[in-house]
Amino acid sequence: MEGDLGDADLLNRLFGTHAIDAVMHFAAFSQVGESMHQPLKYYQNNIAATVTLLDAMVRHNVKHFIFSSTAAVYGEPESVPIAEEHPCKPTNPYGNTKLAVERMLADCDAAHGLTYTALRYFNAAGADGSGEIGEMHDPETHLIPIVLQAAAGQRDCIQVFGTDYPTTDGTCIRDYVHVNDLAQAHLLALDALLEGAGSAVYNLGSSKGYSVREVIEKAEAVTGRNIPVKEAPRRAGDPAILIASSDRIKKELGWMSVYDNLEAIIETAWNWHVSRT
Ligand SMILES: O=c1ccn([C@@H]2O[C@H](COP(=O)(O)OP(=O)(O)O[C@H]3O[C@H](CO)[C@H](O)[C@H](O)[C@H]3O)[C@@H](O)[C@H]2O)c(=O)[nH]1
Repeated sequence: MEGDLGDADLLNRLFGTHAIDAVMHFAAFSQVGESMHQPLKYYQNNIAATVTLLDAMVRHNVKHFIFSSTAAVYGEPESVPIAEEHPCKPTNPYGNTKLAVERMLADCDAAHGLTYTALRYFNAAGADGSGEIGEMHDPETHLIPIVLQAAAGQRDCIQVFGTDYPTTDGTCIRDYVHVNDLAQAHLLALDALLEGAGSAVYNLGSSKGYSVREVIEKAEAVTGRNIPVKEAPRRAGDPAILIASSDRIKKELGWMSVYDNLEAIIETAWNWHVSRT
């Protein structure tokens, strides 16, 4: 379900006239930097609108919910890889709003028996192999699309936000997971809920970390283009390192990532990018 979740009348009509077993929730603002400057936009969309959605679900007896959560719920990790038991201390409004919804879901389960799966995405990336679905935001703020725009000559350079982090090369490390692997996890989660599994929280990542500089190097190798870099100050709200342990979802739902290296992920994104220009 996408779009404006704040429309209670629309939701009531939808749930009232269809037999709906479960809702997959993708609608969210998800830009860490933006959330630091416009927190209320995030609280309005990610929390207030989700209250409206859950309220309609409870009133119409829709019993299952799959939630797009985020690695941003953890904040700066105490250790990596991060397992689901790791304390949640978000460092930005985006993570705060997603964690609030996870807690709201736990309360709705206890009170109304609404079972849910919260999928904590690490860095979603790549494009579908068909070349028809890819990543594009307006304005674009995510690393891989911006790097590819720079490779394609649509930007002068890529700005590297922070070169003094306590990492091997001073830039932030992230765990990139292909969008099709994320989609597969949703289907597994849906099957499990429909078969009666209880509520669960799962990380979704590749368990491999790449620095911003490594992403740029790999993009240069995949595209065969030079990518100009400009060093810039840190972006507020960014943890230094986020790497997932996805052992729980592998063990409990049999999830596997098909795209298990960053070159393959960037290649799908580049093919999509080229096909659109
Ligand atoms: O022009 C840019 C853009 C990004 N970065 C850096 O690249 C890394 C990745 O940044 P993205 O904006 O691509 O992704 P985030 O890590 O901020 O956010 C992603 O991971 C989050 C978890 O922390 C959420 O899941 C969120 O939805 C998802 O986009 C960060 O260190 C960021 O500072 C740059 O150096 N230059």
